[in-house]
Amino acid sequence: MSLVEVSELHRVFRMGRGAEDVTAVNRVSFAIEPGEALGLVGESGSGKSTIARILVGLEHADDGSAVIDGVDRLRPARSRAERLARARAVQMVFQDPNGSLDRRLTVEETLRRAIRLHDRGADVSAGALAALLDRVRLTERHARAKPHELSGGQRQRVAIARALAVSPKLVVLDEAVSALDVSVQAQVLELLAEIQRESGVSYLFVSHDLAVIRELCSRVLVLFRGTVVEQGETARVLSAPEHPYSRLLIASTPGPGWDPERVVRERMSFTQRMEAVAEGG
Ligand SMILES: Nc1ncnc2c1ncn2[C@@H]1O[C@H](COP(=O)(O)OP(=O)(O)OP(=O)(O)O)[C@@H](O)[C@H]1O
Repeated sequence: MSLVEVSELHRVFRMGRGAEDVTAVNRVSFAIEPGEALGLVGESGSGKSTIARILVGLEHADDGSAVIDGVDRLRPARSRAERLARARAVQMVFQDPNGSLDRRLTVEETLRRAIRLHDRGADVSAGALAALLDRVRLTERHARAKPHELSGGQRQRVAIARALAVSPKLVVLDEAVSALDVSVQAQVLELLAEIQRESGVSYLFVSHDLAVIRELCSRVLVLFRGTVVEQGETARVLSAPEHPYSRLLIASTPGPGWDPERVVRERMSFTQRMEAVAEGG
């Protein structure tokens, strides 16, 4: 059985006051196997974050199903214990660790709190914390620091350590390296790959950036306006994309022979075609 089974997931934001409703997630289905990293790619507004937020319970769905490790995540949790068990199974890392880390706490206190929240009797000895920090290549010096005393890459490592602290089955990473500069991005991606090899954790890796997805994810799902237009092995999607939107995303990624003007022209013609299809033309 897959670790994650999402089927026909659907979410519409009702805008009210005569404004058009937004179908953020349109009948989306996918699976993630244990130890697999699935990439979710699409441009801004394509519904990536909404899917991620539904899986971790920060957003509800209107229809469909999402089963993670045998638990129906769309059914409300019945107790605090059940809520905590769900949070333990699926952890999330956000784009901005400034917003998600408590600025008053040292790294050590942040990690200790995360562990104790889920298991009051857990081992939070200095040795256990050092081992956790070591997994994200941070040291005792970092343990005593507060978030503002760390670099962006170090803060993101703390957020990853906090997610790993409770031994989740799935980590949902929402644009987790997007705010980092390219060399730091590469280090954090390498770290995530290493953690995955060692622990067998699964990732749902949300990014607008195909180059980043290629580094970490064996499979990718391409989203356009809430709809999955293509999914498959990352290498295949990148080398032989089947859908025009996937081709456009690939063409939009800077690289050798990249022609921004051509991308703008193709995007305009693609958007016009998709709108004609949506309107039944
Ligand atoms: N709480 C909300 N209320 C109304 N509309 C929303 C809400 N959250 C998201 N949307 C809309 O749903 C669509 C999908 O948004 P979502 O944030 O999931 O996309 P995304 O691909 O993650 O984009 P980004 O990368 O910019 O975060 C967008 O049109 C967005 O405006």
